[in-house]
Amino acid sequence: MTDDATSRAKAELRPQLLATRHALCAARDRSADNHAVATLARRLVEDLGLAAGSTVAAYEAMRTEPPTAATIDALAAHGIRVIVPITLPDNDLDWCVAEDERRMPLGPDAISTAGLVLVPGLAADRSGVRLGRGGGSYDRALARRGTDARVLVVLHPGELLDAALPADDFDQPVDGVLTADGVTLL
Ligand SMILES: Nc1nc2c(c(=O)[nH]1)N(C=O)[C@@H](CNc1ccc(C(=O)N[C@@H](CCC(=O)O)C(=O)O)cc1)CN2
Ligand SMILES: Nc1ncnc2c1ncn2[C@@H]1O[C@H](COP(=O)(O)OP(=O)(O)OP(=O)(O)O)[C@@H](O)[C@H]1O
Repeated sequence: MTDDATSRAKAELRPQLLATRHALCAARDRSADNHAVATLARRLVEDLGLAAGSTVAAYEAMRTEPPTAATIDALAAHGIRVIVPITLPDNDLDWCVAEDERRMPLGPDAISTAGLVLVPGLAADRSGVRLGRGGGSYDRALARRGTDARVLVVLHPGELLDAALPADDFDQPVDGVLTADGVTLL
């Protein structure tokens, strides 16, 4: 059940976090971040023992999100099958292979094959609560992940908050945060 006070608190926070993100983003070197995130993601994949042929779920970053293009390219170059979301009309997520120009939908359950799931978000707190854009897309998609999947939210440095974020029962916690500055497991 969605608690009204919690969803109001989330709705109030989103524009504040987006404003902070715009300011943070303007001060970042996007090209350097693109490569730093890719290097960290590759190391993570190695540490998790995900060999060529393994699947990683990622996403194509929007303008003010930390860049993920180099990550997708680097993982694909190492033989990882990178899948990215296709948003369905009800905000649930289907998936396609990032390199597939035809974007053939693999079905919402494709996330269950991923050993690592990189998710977008506006912020996370130290207990792994993540605040997204409010569609509940990843709450639904992450419920279908495999039991061994590691879930990391990709954020700008400074978006891992010490203050607790509001959380609903259906919120899927993340295992850690990946920023251009490093990986923090929670
Ligand atoms: N890159 C990315 N892909 C994603 C998500 C996400 O958060 N980031 N989603 C997570 O659930 C789903 C799509 N949900 C979305 C919900 C809202 C907006 C949105 O408000 N977009 C702004 C542009 C903001 C910007 O450029 O930073 C807009 O359209 O005005 C976009 C996607 C699946 N794919
Ligand atoms: N398992 C689910 N099935 C259907 N709807 C869900 C489910 N989980 C969450 N929702 C709906 O999604 C909406 C938004 O949830 P929430 O505010 O937590 O989004 P978010 O995690 O910030 O966004 P996103 O996951 O898209 O980045 C809520 O109205 C909630 O009812």
